[in-house]
Amino acid sequence: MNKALTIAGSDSGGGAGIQADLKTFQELEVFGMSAITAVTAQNTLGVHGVYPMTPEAIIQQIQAIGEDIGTDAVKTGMLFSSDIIEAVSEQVRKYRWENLVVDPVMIAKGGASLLQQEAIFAMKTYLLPLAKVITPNIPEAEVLTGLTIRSAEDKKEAALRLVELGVQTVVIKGGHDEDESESTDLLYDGREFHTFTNKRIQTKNTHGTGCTFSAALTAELAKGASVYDAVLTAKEFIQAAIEDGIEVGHGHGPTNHGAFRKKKELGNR
Ligand SMILES: Nc1ncnc2c1ncn2[C@@H]1O[C@H](COP(=O)(O)OP(=O)(O)O)[C@@H](O)[C@H]1O
Ligand SMILES: Cc1ncc(COP(=O)(O)OP(=O)(O)O)c(N)n1
Repeated sequence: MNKALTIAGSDSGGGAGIQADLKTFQELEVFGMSAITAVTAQNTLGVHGVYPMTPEAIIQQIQAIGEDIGTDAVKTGMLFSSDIIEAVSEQVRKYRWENLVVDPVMIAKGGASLLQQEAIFAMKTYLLPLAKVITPNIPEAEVLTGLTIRSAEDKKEAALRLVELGVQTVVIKGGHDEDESESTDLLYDGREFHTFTNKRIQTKNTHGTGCTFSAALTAELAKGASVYDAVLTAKEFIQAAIEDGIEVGHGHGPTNHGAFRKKKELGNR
């Protein structure tokens, strides 16, 4: 069985972070492992508390996996501080983990900060150059590039700038763009642009979409897919998960991580 490691924060509400990543890995038949960077007290209404782990605790979790089990792909999510980013980057380099997906998580849907402002330098300097793929949403791509992104052309310019930071492939996710009928993600690998467009689903249950999309991409890379094919599957996975979103809590409910598998099973009957 192929293996994937997520290095991310815990979401007590179960829709994003480590919980979303492990559910997604399992659904895509990849053995999931985790190194927890922070514990959040979180539900569908927002983030109520953030408790970062020490860099030592994170390093020990990563080493426990690196020294024994190994992994076919790695995903990073919430990293919170520059100390944590530096520690994680060093471990990724040490184990020569090349299938690295960096989801540069900064702000949760409710507005809570999941990355300190001063950590953006460390993210750009130490972590992004190690990434095979980075998956910023539009506000994250704006912070990383200093650009304002409104149009498809702006997205392309941002992708060009991100590749200049040493990243191999950029996928700018379109959940936050202004198009009310479609959600388009842009892939740029330093040579070609590709777009992935799906119908925009009108729902409030979108908590954890970014984590889930990046986790599906990571799981597919762990199984040996090309980046292009991994994004295709991740897009199908997130579309099914949002379509079948779960109505729990009083705010933004989670997506349904089991929906892609159920849809495939129905299709095979
Ligand atoms: N309402 C929606 N309908 C269809 N796809 C969506 C919707 N919202 C987000 N997506 C897709 O979900 C993935 C995550 O995107 P996004 O919401 O931008 O990430 P994040 O959660 O990091 O802000 C992308 O593939 C995006 O196109
Ligand atoms: C612990 C933790 N990590 C990441 C996020 C952000 O998740 P995302 O998929 O971007 O979804 P929203 O929070 O924006 O709905 C998180 N919330 N918690």
